[in-house]
Amino acid sequence: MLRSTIKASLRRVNGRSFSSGSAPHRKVAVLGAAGGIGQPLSLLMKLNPLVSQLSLYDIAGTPGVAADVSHINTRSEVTGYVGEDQLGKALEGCDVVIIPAGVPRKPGMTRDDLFNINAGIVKGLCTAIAKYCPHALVNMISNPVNSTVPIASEVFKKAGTYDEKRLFGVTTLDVVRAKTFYAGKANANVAEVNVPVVGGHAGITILPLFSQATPTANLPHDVLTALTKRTQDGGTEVVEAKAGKGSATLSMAYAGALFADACLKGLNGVPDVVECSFVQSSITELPFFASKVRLGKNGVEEVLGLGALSDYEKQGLEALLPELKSSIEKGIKFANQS
Ligand SMILES: NC(=O)C1=CN([C@@H]2O[C@H](COP(=O)(O)OP(=O)(O)OC[C@H]3O[C@@H](n4cnc5c(N)ncnc54)[C@H](O)[C@@H]3O)[C@@H](O)[C@H]2O)C=CC1
Ligand SMILES: O=C([O-])CC(=O)C(=O)O
Repeated sequence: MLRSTIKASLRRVNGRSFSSGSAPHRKVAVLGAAGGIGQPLSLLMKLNPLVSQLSLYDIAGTPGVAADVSHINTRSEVTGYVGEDQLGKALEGCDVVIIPAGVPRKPGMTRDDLFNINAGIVKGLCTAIAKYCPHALVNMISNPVNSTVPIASEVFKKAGTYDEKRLFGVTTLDVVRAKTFYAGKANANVAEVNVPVVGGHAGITILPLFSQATPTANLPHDVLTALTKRTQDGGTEVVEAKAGKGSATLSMAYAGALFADACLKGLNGVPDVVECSFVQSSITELPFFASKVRLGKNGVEEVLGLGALSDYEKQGLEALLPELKSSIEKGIKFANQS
């Protein structure tokens, strides 16, 4: 009795503090919420005042994560779901679904080496999304992103729910890294730095466009090539530093929270929300490509072009197309075979 009174009055307090912003009801699910990315990402989404309901799903461990995160006195109500028979409830009514479910790399592996396990996981989760929340914006983090996004698109097509405006490969970590590394070399305030990163999310398919970086710094060519390589190898740098204990989790949770926040702002009608993401695209000959995307009330509002590229970036673009094409085709083939 006392507990329920306290809970109700807390809800009123929370309701008052957030109603001033009049943020609409938004349900967000994290699939893989008990993992290395999932836990800090769940924390960051709990801190986001645009979220009213936070649904944490995993095949194990979510009751503990949900109980823990739910004690934080912010707007959203948190519920943990565990095991496949609770997946439907976790997804029902979702506006945004973030997917960091799947195995991470160990030293010596490429992202494509994760395909055999993660492709099946993503396929299963997307089948459930098509059934329980077909209109949600899907933020795909699970690797290899260059293949898991095409897998998701095929699953949704088969289910008759595919909307290319609602499917995103999360490449925000590449942008976060490019900004950090550039700021270091350009001696710029990192908070003011912008660098678009296009292409895909693996090795040379990651193409940072430092020629468009702001503030401009006129860095010499050898510095730009080193920055490009470091951005492309950023994931591997973390995998090696963690020495068998996984890949980027904390910086990825930050990047995932940033991208989900941009999606929520777009849904809520905030103008001029632009982020790089791997989406269905016609700006190159490939069906999916990462570039700047304007987000709106239906997800992708506009896929923005590449802008002017330096000769070095043009070469990088030519070099990445065959690898990205084959990763996309591998995903499409998997989804249609199994
Ligand atoms: N897009 C990007 O920039 C990045 C992507 N990643 C990728 O994110 C994925 C997750 O990485 P970590 O969190 O470090 O791995 P992790 O192993 O720590 O966590 C993965 C979680 O997924 C859960 N899981 C497995 N199968 C599931 C299923 N069917 N349904 C729901 N949950 C399931 C596991 O129980 C585990 O809790 C990896 O594939 C990794 O390569 C990692 C960093 C950056
Ligand atoms: O490198 C990995 O395996 C994880 C990842 O995608 C990243 O950190 O960019």
